[in-house]
Amino acid sequence: MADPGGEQRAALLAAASLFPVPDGAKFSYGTAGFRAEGSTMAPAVCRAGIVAALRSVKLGGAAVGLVITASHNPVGDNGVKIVDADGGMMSQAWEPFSDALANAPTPDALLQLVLQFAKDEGITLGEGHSAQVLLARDTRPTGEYLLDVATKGINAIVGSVALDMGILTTPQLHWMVRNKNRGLKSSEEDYFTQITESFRHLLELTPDDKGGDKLMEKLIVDGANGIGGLKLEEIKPKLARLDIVVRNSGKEGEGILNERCGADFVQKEKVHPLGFAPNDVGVRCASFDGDADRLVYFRITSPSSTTIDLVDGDKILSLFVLFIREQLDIVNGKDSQDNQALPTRFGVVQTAYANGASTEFLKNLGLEVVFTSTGVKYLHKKALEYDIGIYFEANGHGTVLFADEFVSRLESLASELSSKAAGSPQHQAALRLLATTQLINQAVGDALSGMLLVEAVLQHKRWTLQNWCDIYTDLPSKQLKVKVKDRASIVTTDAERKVCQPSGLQELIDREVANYSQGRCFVRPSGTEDVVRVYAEASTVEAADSLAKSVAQLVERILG
Ligand SMILES: CC(=O)N[C@H]1[C@@H](OP(=O)(O)O)O[C@H](CO)[C@@H](O)[C@@H]1O
Ligand SMILES: [Mg+2]
Repeated sequence: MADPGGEQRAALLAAASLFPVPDGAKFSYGTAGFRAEGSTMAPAVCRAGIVAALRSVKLGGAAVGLVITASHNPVGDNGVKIVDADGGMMSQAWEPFSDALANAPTPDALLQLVLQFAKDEGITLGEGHSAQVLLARDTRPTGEYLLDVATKGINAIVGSVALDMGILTTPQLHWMVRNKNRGLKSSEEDYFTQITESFRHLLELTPDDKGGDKLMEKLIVDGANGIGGLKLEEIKPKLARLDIVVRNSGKEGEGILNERCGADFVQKEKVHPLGFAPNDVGVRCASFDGDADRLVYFRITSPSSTTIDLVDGDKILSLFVLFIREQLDIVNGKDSQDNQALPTRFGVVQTAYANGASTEFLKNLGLEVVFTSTGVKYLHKKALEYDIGIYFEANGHGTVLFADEFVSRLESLASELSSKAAGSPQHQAALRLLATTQLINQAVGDALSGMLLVEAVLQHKRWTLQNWCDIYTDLPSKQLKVKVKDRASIVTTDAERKVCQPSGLQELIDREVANYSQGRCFVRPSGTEDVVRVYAEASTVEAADSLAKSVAQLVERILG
């Protein structure tokens, strides 16, 4: 590779010198980017900027994204996620280089890493390329400073352009990158127009032979005191038929980001968020996480307690599966299996955290359910293998992917039906599927667009939250976190459902599980927090709690 020249070398050395890695600091790209206490993040963020710019150079100048956020973590944390040109998470093949660069101990070490990586990847540095990185941040106090740090990192790759898209939800930035690289409109206004218009269109396609209008019932949304609440307030006027009340909206002074609120808190603690009160009992509620890429629903069950009926990612996935399957059955004429109008390879992707009852429900529908490790990057990649791939983590990360080839077949069918059978049930079902491809954010899980698809499907089915809760009954489950010396000493396999290191631990877990009816338990190192996570489920709450506790004690005793 031609020497990149003095300007490029100097730019990299200068950036590395601006934000040196403190002795003892260790950054790991983890489940969803680099993440730590906000004031310590500058070195990793600067280097992530360099990686993002290199990624764009590698992809011939295609737009790449970089979001400054720490999602569901406490407000004092911050982090950085890199968005690949397809709108998904950065290719996993680039994570080892990202880790090495984030931990490069000296400016010269960083320079050598970049030069060697550029050579290995066939990247020509110096003049003559048009790398561009779209930037965004959430509402965290360290966000503005870290966005400037990221810009310095991006500009350390000579010729790169950093485009600040503002304060956005993480899925908005993913959507912008995906659309920009597909030559589609990609502003925030375009995003709002697409989701609100396709939502309205889906409502217009609701069969009017079903009584009642569930949409007019109030929906209370917990915005986690984050960016999702602010954006929902912004588009509320365009959602005329929804009676939405936003709590923890993110407005100045209303509350602290993710503090006893937000989808992660609600899903893990199974209690209602701050700001909700006894007179909200029985109302349909939704909760976003701090960067609005997670969604769960819930209902407060009693005026005298904080307990809730949780409708988690597994149930959101199941609702979408039922709706999409119904439309496919109508399009294909449920009885005629041969020469289907729209043959579809339909896949469902879960992780070990999926409640056993949800997996059983989906398999009983005759669906292919596959498992991957935790983390959107793994589920998303697997879902791309299908014509329609639906993935959700129990915590509310998830979306629906439609392959381009499938969408063009669907568009042709809809066009054919509009001339030969306009308004027929088959035509309506094809149009519903098309509207769904526009409403759901196919770049990444999106609390805003996901909530609108849930509301449209509930309206379509004229379902109450009770109907939705009743599709299956979760097995009681419990999650615990265990602080250990080195969480990386736990190595898992089989989509994190089994431990292969340290040896002997899995046998001890299996022995504990055998004591419980419908028992299941697994442990894995967190990729976002310095803990080992324990998940247990069993036939009763007491049993699930006891199984989780006994396995957590095992982990503490062996790795503590
Ligand atoms: C049990 C759990 O909720 N794990 C979360 C959490 O990852 P961990 O690696 O478990 O810390 O954060 C990830 C990023 O938000 C999310 O994808 C994942 O589902
Ligand atoms: Mg998040």
